[in-house]
Amino acid sequence: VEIDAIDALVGFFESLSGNSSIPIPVSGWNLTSDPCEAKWTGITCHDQILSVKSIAFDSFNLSGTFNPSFICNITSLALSIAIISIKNNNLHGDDFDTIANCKELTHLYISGNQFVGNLPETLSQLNNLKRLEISDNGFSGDLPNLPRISGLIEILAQNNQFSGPIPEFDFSNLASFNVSNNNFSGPVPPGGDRFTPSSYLGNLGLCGDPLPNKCEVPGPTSPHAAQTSDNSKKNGSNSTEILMYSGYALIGLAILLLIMLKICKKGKNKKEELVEEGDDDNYRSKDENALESIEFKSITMSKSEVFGGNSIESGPVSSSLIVLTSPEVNGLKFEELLKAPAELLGRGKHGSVYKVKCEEEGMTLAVKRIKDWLLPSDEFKLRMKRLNHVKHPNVLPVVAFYCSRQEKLMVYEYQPNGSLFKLLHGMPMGQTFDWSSRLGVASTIADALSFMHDELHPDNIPHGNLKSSNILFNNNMEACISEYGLMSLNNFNNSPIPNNNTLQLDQIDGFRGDIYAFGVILLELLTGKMPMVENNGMDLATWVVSVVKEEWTVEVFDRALIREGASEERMVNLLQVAIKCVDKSPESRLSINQVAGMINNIKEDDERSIDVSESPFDARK
Ligand SMILES: Nc1ncnc2c1ncn2[C@@H]1O[C@H](COP(=O)(O)OP(=O)(O)OP(=O)(O)O)[C@@H](O)[C@H]1O
Repeated sequence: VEIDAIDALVGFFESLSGNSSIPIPVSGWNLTSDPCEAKWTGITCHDQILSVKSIAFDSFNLSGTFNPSFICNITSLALSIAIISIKNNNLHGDDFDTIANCKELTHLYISGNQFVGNLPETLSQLNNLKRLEISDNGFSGDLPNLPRISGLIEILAQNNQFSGPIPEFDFSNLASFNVSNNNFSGPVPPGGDRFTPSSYLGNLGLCGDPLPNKCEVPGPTSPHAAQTSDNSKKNGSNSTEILMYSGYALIGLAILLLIMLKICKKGKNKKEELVEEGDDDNYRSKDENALESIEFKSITMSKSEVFGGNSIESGPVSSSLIVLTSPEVNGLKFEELLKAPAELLGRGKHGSVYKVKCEEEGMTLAVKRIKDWLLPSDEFKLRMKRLNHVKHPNVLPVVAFYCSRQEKLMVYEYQPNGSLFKLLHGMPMGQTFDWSSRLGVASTIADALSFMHDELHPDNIPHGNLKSSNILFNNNMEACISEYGLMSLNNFNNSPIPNNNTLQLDQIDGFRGDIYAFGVILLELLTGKMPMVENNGMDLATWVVSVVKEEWTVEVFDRALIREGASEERMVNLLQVAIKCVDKSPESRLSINQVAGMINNIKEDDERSIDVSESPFDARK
């Protein structure tokens, strides 16, 4: 590390520690040693180039001033520091303008200090910022224009004095968001209802979903309010519809309980079979009547009223819930499930997912509630039946499903290790997802998809909604495809494929659509960027293709991979596969078998050249 940088770091630290009389246990931080070689307390360096990567002094009882100009005005530091974390101290400071020079910052954690005043507008120039934690301070005024930072995945700004409107974030890209206990006012921006009310509570002037208080009908002079009115018209949030949606919510809850009961009961059977097998027509007509009576009664019905004294064992006429029994659901008890709260895991474009934990059996389920499904119930049931017969260890099976005109519910085993999306875009500070693990995920998913395409091509069932949030890690940290076959593209109104296309064309497009989606996943693995993040106004695939055309190939790779020393040749090989998958013309895309073969070759090359005994996820601090 250069001498002027060392000088600046020492000045920065002296400013942080102020006149603290409390001895701070640190080593280094003097002009006579190198921060990387002498491993100064709180400093982490980039492995190969030995430059400062992170400065972390959480809970060090520091009571001086945070003055970023010390470090951000020194070019070598500004170009290497990715993480600043000084949470839970007693630091002051109200002049952060120069933070904008630290352009490589990905994580800025300054929560739990004594900061006051406005956040500078220059903060929004930190184009690489992923996580911003500024909660529990005394910040006031408007939030800067943070939505212009396309890669932001976390904003924690609760317990401050911020005021004005909440900026219009692209909430679909945010994994965490909290602005509770401030003085924000006006409507929660569109998409903000992706988060629960706890992200917004404690702001007296805030209104609209997900908060219980609706926004008032606007006066003609208020453009912001007029927009709210438009939105509320668009979203249909008049009082009748609110009542209607509340009704749906109650019905949904009743059905969720119903599903859980059926799984518990059915779990006692050891056989692996479809309950509905045998007398399908009889089953359907009686069941749907039974279900309708459930749906149109109120949630206050007792358990016995819901099931009419029938247990699942008494035959398929008890309800139209279909349990695909498997060893995993044996031994489940309904009482346990009833006690277990259903926690909302997330809301996607096509529905919501709930987590339900059965403590006694150590079993946790994920229930997906699908909305806007245009596939007729009969076809849906046939599809489930077909999917149940195609098993691959890296494709999550459906444990049970429920289907009526109004509702489609799918039950999966809960996967505890998160999704590929979270691993790539929401990793805790200091953790990396190394090259060989990324290549492993790519090859596992390609093999599993190739198997499913081979098996299900005659039935015209592609995945239909492949994306990194639908790649989940199981207990063994193996990647698994989730939601296979639930959402063929032509089942939705917003399908890019016109519904009047010939079956053949749909079939081609559905499977070729999966290839495109898989190409995007490869690009996420290679670039570390989110698929929908705009890069100079382009989606990920368009951006990568444009950069590669300009022969700046190396520019697209995740800097973590470059720093790790991953083979550029193999990254370029994988990039070429990805680019062939995202070709705009479906006919020019590779088949999944070709893709899987090419990825496996790259993986074999890679394995020959490295020590494969290393752990899959390398946590470096
Ligand atoms: N079986 C499961 N175990 C654990 N987490 C799950 C499971 N299924 C889904 N999830 C997680 O629940 C969240 C919501 O899932 P959901 O499928 O609704 O969202 P999405 O994939 O973003 O959108 P959509 O599929 O509706 O387009 C995601 O973070 C997803 O990773």
